[in-house]
Amino acid sequence: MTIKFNDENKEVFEYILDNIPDAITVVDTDLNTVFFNKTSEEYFDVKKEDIIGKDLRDVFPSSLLPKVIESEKSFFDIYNSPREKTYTIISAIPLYDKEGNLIGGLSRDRDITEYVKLSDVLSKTQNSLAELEKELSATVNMESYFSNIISNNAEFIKRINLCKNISRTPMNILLNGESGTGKELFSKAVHYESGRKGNFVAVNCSAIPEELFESELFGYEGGAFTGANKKGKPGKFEEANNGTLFLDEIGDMPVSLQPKILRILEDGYVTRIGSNKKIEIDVRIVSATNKNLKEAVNDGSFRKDLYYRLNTFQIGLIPLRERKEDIVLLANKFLQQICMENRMNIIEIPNEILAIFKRHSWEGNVRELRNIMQRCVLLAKESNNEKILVEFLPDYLQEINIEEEISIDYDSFSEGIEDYLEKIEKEIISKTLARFNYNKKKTAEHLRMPRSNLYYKIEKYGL
Ligand SMILES: Nc1ncnc2c1ncn2[C@@H]1O[C@H](COP(=O)(O)OP(=O)(O)OP(=O)(O)O)[C@@H](O)[C@H]1O
Repeated sequence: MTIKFNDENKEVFEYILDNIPDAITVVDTDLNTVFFNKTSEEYFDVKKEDIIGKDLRDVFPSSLLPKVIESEKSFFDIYNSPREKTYTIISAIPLYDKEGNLIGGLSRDRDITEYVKLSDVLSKTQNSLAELEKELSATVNMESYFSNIISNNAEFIKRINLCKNISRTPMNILLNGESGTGKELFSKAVHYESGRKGNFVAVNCSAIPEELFESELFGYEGGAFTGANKKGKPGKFEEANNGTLFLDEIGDMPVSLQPKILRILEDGYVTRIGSNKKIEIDVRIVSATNKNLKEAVNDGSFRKDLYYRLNTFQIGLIPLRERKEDIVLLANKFLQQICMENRMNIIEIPNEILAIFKRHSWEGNVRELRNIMQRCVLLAKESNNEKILVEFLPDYLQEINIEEEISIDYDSFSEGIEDYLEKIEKEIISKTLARFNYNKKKTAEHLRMPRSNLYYKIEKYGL
């Protein structure tokens, strides 16, 4: 059977297909190549005129299309490396005419070279980081990992201690909490407290393209990707053998992969893509989510059996706004750390800034607080000033109105309204002066009063 393009449509079709970023190849039932787009020419380094009308197998002996024609089956997302250092994912489908007769096959290759390269760089960096952490753990008392997690909140302290106590058991732990509440910090503390000899390996499930999940987690054998990485690559499960695998954003794990993860956990071995060899593994899983996984189980986007397997023990990390006593504690800890790193000596955080911090809702939790402290110290360094000023804060924090905090005691108006208003005025001017580091121009502008009036009030109130 042959496929013929209608002459009128041919140019339009060719134009469209030449301008999509995927490589498209079409064959007829005799495996003669009837279409080969521009992207295919670039991917495979084969000119259209050298392949059109020819048997596809002469140019691509291991193409999927002969299988498609023979079996009339579709194939989706198969890994391929058409030439060195180039990786693609192929899907191939049979083509039928209106009567349902097979007329040929179409294959589509999508370039994932950049993903593969990036994921290689990422895993190399993660490996060096794990090595550094290992070296560090040999010299530093690993108790310090849990002592890195500080809090003044009674309920949170209880949870930190609970987590420390179950670290030494083989139980899988599910950490639940908003972004920046310390899920990764807890998972590392669990690993180092557990005394497990292997590596701590972190995987962010929301950052891996779905097509790469299997090769990332299970690894691949040399043959699965001919080309650059001839030796193949171990997956994260293997890297974490005898250690801890931290599955961050577990709620974003593709549903299709969930049964495979469950099987590995139940059977205790993993098989690399392109291999039949079973590799025994002993991995403790700490997973984390900021979603309600129970709801995901109910709506079918997360498998119940995997949920119960991962959730042997669940710990909820409390958002910063619900443990306000930790704001000042953590802000001071970060001030010390960041000052040390930058050889600065900032002794304190002004009260106005702490008042702003206490009023803020900290959607980004502890990470947001750390970033703000970093910004303040760096701006202080830049201005050659060992003081943190309100103007160093981002606008959204500067806009928080702390003046409202002045509390009016309506029961004790003994002094009369005029005196009372003066007291309030004095307090507002004094706080605003401190906020702008006693810069009178900025204070007058902020309070929208003439500068001469501000001088007069400063004099009057002895500020
Ligand atoms: N209680 C704490 N004491 C000291 N530092 C903390 C605490 N909680 C979090 N941090 C610090 O806050 C930052 C964010 O923490 P981490 O990356 O563990 O959060 P996360 O919940 O994993 O965030 P995400 O969900 O966005 O990945 C890190 O620098 C961490 O060291």
